[in-house]
Amino acid sequence: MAEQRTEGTPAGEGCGRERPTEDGVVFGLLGRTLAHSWSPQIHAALGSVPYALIEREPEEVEGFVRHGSWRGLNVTIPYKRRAFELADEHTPAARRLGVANTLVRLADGRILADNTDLTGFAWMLERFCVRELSARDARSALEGREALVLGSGGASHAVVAALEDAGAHVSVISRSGDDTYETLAERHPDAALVCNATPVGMFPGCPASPVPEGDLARLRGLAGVLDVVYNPTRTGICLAAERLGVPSESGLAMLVSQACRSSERFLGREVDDALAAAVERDLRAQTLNVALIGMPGSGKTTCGKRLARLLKRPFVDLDDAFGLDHGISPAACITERGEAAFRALETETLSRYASRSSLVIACGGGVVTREENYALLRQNSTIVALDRPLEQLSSRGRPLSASRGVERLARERMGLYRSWANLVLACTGSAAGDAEAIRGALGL
Ligand SMILES: Nc1ncnc2c1ncn2[C@@H]1O[C@H](COP(=O)(O)OP(=O)(O)O)[C@@H](O)[C@H]1O
Ligand SMILES: O=C(O)C1=C[C@@H](OP(=O)(O)O)[C@@H](O)[C@H](O)C1
Ligand SMILES: [Mg+2]
Repeated sequence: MAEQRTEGTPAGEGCGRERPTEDGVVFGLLGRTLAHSWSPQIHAALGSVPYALIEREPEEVEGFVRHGSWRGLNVTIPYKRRAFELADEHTPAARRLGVANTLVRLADGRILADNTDLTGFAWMLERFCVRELSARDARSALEGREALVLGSGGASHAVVAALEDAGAHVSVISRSGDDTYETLAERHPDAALVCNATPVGMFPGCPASPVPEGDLARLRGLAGVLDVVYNPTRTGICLAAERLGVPSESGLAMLVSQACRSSERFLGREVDDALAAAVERDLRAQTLNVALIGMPGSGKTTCGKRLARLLKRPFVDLDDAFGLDHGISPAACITERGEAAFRALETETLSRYASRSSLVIACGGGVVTREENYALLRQNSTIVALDRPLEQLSSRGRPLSASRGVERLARERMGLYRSWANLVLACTGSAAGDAEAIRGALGL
């Protein structure tokens, strides 16, 4: 069927194949696949609402940007360049990078493009230098020092620009070209800061790191590690930095900060630092899992169910998940195949669930017996150890408690439970009381 054109409509506009007016969209995020975006939550807290997720195919972008009813848009991959091109005016940040993550409809109908990824990263960098490096500001921490930026894609340009503004000597590390990951440690032993601007380590591919820990360890002057990836809360490279005693931060602050700067453009008012900090704190609290560890029979499963109900979160019992994943219960697996075989499979199950967000997770009592399980939990969970008097622990259906004895297990493990935990809860005597106490202590 031939396309009908309304009288007076310029060619190519308002044609039948385009979505018509997009009525109802006021603010939103434009991209291709957006299911996992956290921007709606952030903008709800900032007041830039209603805020929609707007998934469009490449051929639909121009029509939507030019003729949609929107007042303000965030833009993500793969449309940041296109957004820049479709705008009539550009802020200095957008012009400098040639890509836009923010579009604003001006009063006269023209479109302004901004890049708040640059200002967002600059804000996170500034705060990191003050808080973690005890510097007056980013410039006093970085001027004349070497900073490495991993990756040469879209996010990399914003990171490089912010670091150059702070006076750092920036080298971009990429898979091809002169400066590769293979030669990083050899060529840049004095780098003070490493910033990941690749998607390596992003959920669900976590906790991978773009740089092996051994190479980070060879950077003699390394003072900090930053990541633009914000999910999980502690990415693989941040966990590696943590093990080396180097301060690190993943990209949640940048995500929130770029949203604040966009919201300011959308609504024509300032978002103060206190609101930005509150939004970041709430988002972190909502998205981190709560993982319960402790002796077998200490009440992880029982208390976890209660806590999940209290917090209105999904509950995962890793022993049950183990059964579903591997078709055998933990107890039967230990008895029939031995503990080592069980532990390997347990780590597989743990890694699938612990990378997710906003769960209450009850671990098996032996999760602390494998060092690698710590990073899996730490990446996106607040770890809570239940401390219940040994004489109250049940050994029923628990082959290790029965064969080795609870006292010996406690001697082997209590130190680990305590050192892995962000919070050690002396059990109150009831699972409901324990759940309430955890909620209170974590401020959830
Ligand atoms: N806070 C508590 N006070 C008293 N008994 C409890 C408490 N939490 C759990 N229980 C009981 O202790 C036993 C072990 O609890 P469970 O949740 O299976 O422990 P875990 O998952 O740590 O092995 C169960 O019989 C349960 O009913
Ligand atoms: O302590 C352990 O080594 C174990 C504890 C069990 O979980 P609970 O702590 O929930 O009993 C279960 O994972 C398995 O039998 C091994
Ligand atoms: Mg249990």
